Amino acid sequence: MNATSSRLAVPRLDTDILLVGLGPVGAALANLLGLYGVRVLAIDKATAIFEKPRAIALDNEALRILQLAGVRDGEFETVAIPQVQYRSPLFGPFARINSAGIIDGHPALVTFYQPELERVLREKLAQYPGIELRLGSELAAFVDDGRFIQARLEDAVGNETHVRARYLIGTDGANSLVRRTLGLDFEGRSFHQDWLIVDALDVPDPIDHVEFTCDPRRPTPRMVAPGGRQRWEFMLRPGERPEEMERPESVRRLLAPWCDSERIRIERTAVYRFHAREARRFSKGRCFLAGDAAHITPPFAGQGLVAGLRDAANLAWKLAWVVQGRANERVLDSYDTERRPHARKIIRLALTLGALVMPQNRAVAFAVHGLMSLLRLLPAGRALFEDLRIKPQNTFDEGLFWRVRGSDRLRAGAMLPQGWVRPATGGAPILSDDALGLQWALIGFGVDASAGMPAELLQRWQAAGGRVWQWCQRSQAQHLAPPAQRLEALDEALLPRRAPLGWVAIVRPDRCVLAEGPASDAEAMLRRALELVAPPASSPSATSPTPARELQGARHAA
Ligand SMILES: O=C(O)CCc1cccc(O)c1
Repeated sequence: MNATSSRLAVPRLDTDILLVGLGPVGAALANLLGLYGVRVLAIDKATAIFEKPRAIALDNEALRILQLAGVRDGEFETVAIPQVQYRSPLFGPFARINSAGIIDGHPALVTFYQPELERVLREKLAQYPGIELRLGSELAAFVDDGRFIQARLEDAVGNETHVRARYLIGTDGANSLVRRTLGLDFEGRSFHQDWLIVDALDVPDPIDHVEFTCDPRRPTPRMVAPGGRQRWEFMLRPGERPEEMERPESVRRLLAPWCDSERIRIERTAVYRFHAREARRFSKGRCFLAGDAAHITPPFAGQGLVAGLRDAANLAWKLAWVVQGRANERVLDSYDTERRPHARKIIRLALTLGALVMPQNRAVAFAVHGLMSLLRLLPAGRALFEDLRIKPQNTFDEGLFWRVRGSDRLRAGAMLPQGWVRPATGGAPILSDDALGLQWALIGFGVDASAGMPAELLQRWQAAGGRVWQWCQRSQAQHLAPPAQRLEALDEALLPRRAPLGWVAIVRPDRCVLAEGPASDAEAMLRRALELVAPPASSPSATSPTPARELQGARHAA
């Protein structure tokens, strides 16, 4: 074969999205895109799931995003965490976060086993005809020519594939090749300490929560995890070499003050350094960064993977609507605008908690932990921590939404609370996100938001991927929309306080509230939403979408 014919023989692939990196964020994104009916080529240079200890915590927001991505309750094991405790060798317990309870239909905090979640997410991808996986394939090079991404992939034995994609997503981790190729700085700092992570089984006297022993000589977080596991994280001291410390005898020595370490089984270990960094931008041209490729945080807030899943939910529907010609490309700009400031707040929170967990020396520990102990005596100081008020709300300051002064019940730019509802068509109670399905929603609370609206406007709404819902009080009798549009509230997540009778909201597919106001404003709101999102009528990119599942509400209704 001569050089020309061998070049001709390189296979070529056309896709909507080239997704580079199939860790948990990449796999969640691929599932969301699959649900929306988008064609994705997902590659990962590894052939198998990474089995070393990594992320361990998810919060209610992350669980809700996994719900959106089609992961059902119980498909992977979680352990609800009732509290996070901070202890000082000098002062004893000096702070506590109350993480018990349910928020938006999910436990406020759980631990999980990352390889299990990744397996579940990967298995689900098989159901989407538009998703193709290439494991053992690396991104060798790519260019953004302004209309397409042209990429060259290489497998382990040097076979090449050329790919033309409309967009590229880098979920390729902290060392992201996509980010580096785009020339986007990864700004922030790296810690110089090594941490040894140990997952152990058969631990006598396991704990049922998360506990930080904030000893400046050796800070040690410890927590319960699924499958009967307990995890410890030991900060290594200067001179302690990672390969030595990972040996079973060293691990048992470290564990000796905590349990009968001769009796336990050491399942797995890893040594990491922590980083607090964010990419200068989360997107450039037709390329997007998500997860650790875009931002990386120390684990002290348990928010690393959660932040990546927030990226996935924010980005997936925007790309889907654009590639299917139902939204203007400028919608994609809001990904960076919305996600980057919040990711930064999460990193700051983790750094603040890190200052409690790993004070630099005994004097700093005395001052910081002593101050925290005093703060705890004041109800306001205690509440700040205990009630999770230190956690930044997932509410955007700028982005794809608008706020009207004086009409701030649901807060546009924040997530719509989730509650339990019963579709008026019958069936068992379901979580409201499952009822609303994958589309945009115009929701009238106790009112038919579409009453009196011109048919032409409602048709445009439907064509843009929108539906109309009425969220009713149980047994409400007035102004009822047809049953197929009606949800009966089974709790007070929204009605009557958050969303009073007569209120309307326009909600994006990622459940962010685009706009809200009284029903009298509904028509004006809908027109403005369509202007903001929809492509010009003559859009050349408009294609009819081919959703994997019919994009209808009530997708889990019995
Ligand atoms: O250290 C880790 O890996 C996560 C610790 C954690 C888990 C849950 C909540 C939290 O604030 C920290």
